[in-house]
Amino acid sequence: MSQTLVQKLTRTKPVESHASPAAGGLSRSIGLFPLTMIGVGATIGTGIFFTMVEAVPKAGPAVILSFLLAALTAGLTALCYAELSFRIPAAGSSYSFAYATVGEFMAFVMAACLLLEYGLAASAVAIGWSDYLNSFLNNAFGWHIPTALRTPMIVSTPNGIAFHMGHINLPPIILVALCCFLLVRGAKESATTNAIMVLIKLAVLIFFVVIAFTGFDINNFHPFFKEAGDKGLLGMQGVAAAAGTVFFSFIGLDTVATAGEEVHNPKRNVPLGILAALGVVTVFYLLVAVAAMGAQPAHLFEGQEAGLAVILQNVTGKAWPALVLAAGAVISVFSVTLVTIYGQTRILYAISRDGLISKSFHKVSERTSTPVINTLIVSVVVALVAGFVDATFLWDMVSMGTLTAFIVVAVAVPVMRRKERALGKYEKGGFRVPFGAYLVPGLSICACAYLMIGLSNTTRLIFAIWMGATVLTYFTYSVRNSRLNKA
Ligand SMILES: NC(=[NH2+])NCCC[C@H](N)C(=O)O
Repeated sequence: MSQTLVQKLTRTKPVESHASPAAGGLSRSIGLFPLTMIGVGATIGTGIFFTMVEAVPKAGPAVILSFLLAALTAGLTALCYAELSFRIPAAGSSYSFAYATVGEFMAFVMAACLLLEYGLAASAVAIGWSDYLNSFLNNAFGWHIPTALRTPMIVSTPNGIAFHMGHINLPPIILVALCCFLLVRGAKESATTNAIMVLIKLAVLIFFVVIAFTGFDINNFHPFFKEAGDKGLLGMQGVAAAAGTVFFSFIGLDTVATAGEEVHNPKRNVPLGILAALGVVTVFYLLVAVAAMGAQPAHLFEGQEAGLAVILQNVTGKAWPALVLAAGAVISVFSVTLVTIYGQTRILYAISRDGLISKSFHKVSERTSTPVINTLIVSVVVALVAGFVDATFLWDMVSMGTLTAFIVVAVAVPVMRRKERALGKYEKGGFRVPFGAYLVPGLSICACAYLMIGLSNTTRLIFAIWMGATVLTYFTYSVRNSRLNKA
C-alpha cells in the first residue's frame, strides 16, 4: 500500500531495527572508560583555553555563575540524550532519536543541523589548533609559520568579506589528514589515541589550576557582580550573556551517543558515559574558572590574547609554564578535532544506511571495520573549509545548528515515552530523565532558545538558506530513496 506524503514525512523507524546492526556493520570494540573519554575529548578543547577572556569582561567574577548556568543547560540536554540513547542505541545519535520519534522529515532536518554541529565545528576547531600551534612554535623556537601559509583565503573584515589570493591555512589541513589516517585505521585505535590525549589535557588543566591557586587572592572576587558604572550589562544580565559565550565550551557531550553501535553493552554504557563525561567536564571547568579568577583581577582579562597561558606567566614570572600550557592546548585541540570528525562520519553512516543519502557513506571496509569512503569524504570537506575560510564565519553557525538539534532532542523525550506506552513496550529500568517526561526537556528547550536569541541576524539568514537546501534535497532525493519505502 503506498503512503501519502504526510505519512512519508512523519514515518518513524522502529526502534528494534536500530538496535541490531546488520552483518558487515561497525564492530563493538569500545568500553565505558574510552567512551567517557570520547565525551570529555570532544568537549574540553578550544573553548576553555580562551573563553575566560571573552566571558569575564561580560560578567566580572560572577562568571563562576555563568559557568554554572552553562553547565546546567548542557546538563539538561545531556539528561535527554542519556535517556534516548538508552532506548535507541544507534550510531546516528540525535538523528536516530528524531527518526524513531518525530519522523523522517524532522530527522533529515536534524541531519542538516548535525552537519553544522560536527562538520563545521571540526573545521572551526582545526583552525583554532593552527593558532595554538603557531603560538607554541613562537614561544618555543621563536619561529612563526609564514602568514600566507596560516591564514585563509576568505576573510571577514569590518567592511565585509575580503579575498586574500594565494593564502591558505595549511596547519588545519595537515591536522585533518592525521585524524583521517587514524580514523581509517580503526575505531578502537582512534579511541585509545584519544583517551591518551584526553589524559594529557586533563593533566595540563590540573597543572594550570595548581599554579594559578598559588597566586590566589580572594579580593579578586570583590565586587562579585558588575555594578553601576561598569561597562556593558550589569548583574545577572551580564552573567546570562557570559553564559552564552561559555556554553560553546560545553558542546560535545552528545558525541558519546554517536558511538552507540561500537560500544560494548550500549544500553548501560552510553547513558553512563554521557553523565560521567558531564561530571568530569563540569568539575574541571569550575576549577579552572575559580583558579583563573583568583589569580588576577577581573579587569585584566579583557583583550588578554593567549588566555590561560598569560595568567601562568604572570603568576610565576617565568615563561616555561606558559609553554607547557600551549603544548597542552595543541594536544587538546587535536583530540577535539579527531572525535568531532569521528562523530560526523558515524552520523552520516546511519543516515546513509536508512537510504536518505548516497549508499557510499555506509560502506565498511572488511579489513579495518571502518567506513573508509565516508571518512575520506568528510575529511576532505572539513579540510577544505578549514584551509580556506575564516573561523569567525563558522562559530555562530555551529551554535545555531547545535541548539536546534538540542531542541529537537528535548521534544523527542516525551514523544518516545508516549510511543512506548502506546505500543505497550515501556521499558522499566535503564536511565530516565528525573521529574517526569516534561520538566527537564521543557527547561532544556527554554535554555537553548534563550541562548539562540543572542545569535546574529546574518547567522539566522544563512541558517534559513541552509534549511531551504535541506528541504530541497529531501524532496528530490531522500523521500524517494528511503529504506522505509520498501518496508
Ligand atoms: N560536536 C562538537 N560541536 N564539538 C565541538 C566542541 C567544541 C568544544 N566544546 C571546545 O570547547 O572546543
